[in-house]
Amino acid sequence: MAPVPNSPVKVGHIDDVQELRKTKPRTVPHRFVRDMTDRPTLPTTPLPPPDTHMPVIDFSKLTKGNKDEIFNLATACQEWGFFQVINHEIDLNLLERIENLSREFFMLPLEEKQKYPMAPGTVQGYGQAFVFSEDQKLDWCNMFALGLEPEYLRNPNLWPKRPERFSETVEEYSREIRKLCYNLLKDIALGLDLKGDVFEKMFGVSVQAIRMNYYPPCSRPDLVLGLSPHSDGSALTVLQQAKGGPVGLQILKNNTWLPIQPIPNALVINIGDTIEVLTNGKYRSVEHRAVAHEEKDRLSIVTFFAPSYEVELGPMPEFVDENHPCMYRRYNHGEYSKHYVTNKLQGKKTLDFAKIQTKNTN
Ligand SMILES: COC(=O)C(/C=C/C1=C(C)CCCC1(C)C)=C/O[C@H]1C=C(C)C(=O)O1
Ligand SMILES: O=C(O)CCC(=O)C(=O)O
Ligand SMILES: [Fe+2]
Repeated sequence: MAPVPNSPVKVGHIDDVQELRKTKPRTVPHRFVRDMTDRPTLPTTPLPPPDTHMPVIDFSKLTKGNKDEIFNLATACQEWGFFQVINHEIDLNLLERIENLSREFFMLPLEEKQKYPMAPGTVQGYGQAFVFSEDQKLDWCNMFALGLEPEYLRNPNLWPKRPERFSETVEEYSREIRKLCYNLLKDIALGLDLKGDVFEKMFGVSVQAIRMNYYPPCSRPDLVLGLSPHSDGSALTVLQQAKGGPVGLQILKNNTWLPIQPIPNALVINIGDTIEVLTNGKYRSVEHRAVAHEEKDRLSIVTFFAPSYEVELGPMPEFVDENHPCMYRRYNHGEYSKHYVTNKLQGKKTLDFAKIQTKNTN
């Protein structure tokens, strides 16, 4: 096993949830058991009512410049911060390959996966990200993450040699997802009455990272969380949910956790903190989390797409006026990224970094 570099961050022993599951325990170790108020609401009915369905955007209509679909996209961003994209033009065979390879990676023996350790306090490699103390509750999830673009984010020691063709497939997949992100950002800009290339020009060489999340079954899904509530620090996030998995993603809508029913072959897109700041809160990065399932495992493949770390961000003048006072200060995205990855996932708390605190006049 590769040595884990010495780190000032003391996280204690972190059980590997897949190994824990192998012993089929009827109880869950204390570090995974959430406080009463944080425990999940698990879906009791198979499907949520139709008016609570996440919007579906037809990408093939967007590429034809269909104005109604751009309007639907704008509405989805403003009212949901999340949407599912169908007809996204990414080869379904590629989606299947990345899914199979990710699963094969997680099914490797622990010693093999631990050749690519996520050092405490870092976010790349195999392990649990966002753990910073011994008393922090742990997620019922194993993660494997890689920085992809720009080149300097890459740590070649963390790119797995097994399964075969893993790295090539991650590269191919990431090129396709990058194109999709640029296209969606163009249509998001048009829906905001901005020039189509405004975000591409502003972002410079965009940051891109991939994370595979594996949630094994859990004997007490009512006590644990697959992934803690958070908003994404990206501009856009693209989520692929592996076929045949249970419902796991939940988003916070009107103060209620809403389970999201996956649509086969669709990709889930969400607005991240960058777009919330740029639009001065018109589009919000919505809090979300994942829950575990008693019998089924679940796999998700997530791409984070963000501006270059050199870019200075702040609300665009188009979104600030006397009725919409400036809500966020200007800051450097590299600084935000450092802040994001050195704090535990805690709802939307990370964005306080940029919030202008309004005076309480009472
Ligand atoms: C929940 O969000 C994340 O885990 C996340 C992490 C991304 C990263 C990696 C997995 C490896 C390389 C670094 C990087 C921070 C990009 C979200 O990504 C967002 C958060 C920020 C900030 C960002 O730029 O992308
Ligand atoms: O697995 C999921 O559905 C959610 C993943 C997620 O939100 C993330 O990785 O940031
Ligand atoms: Fe997320």
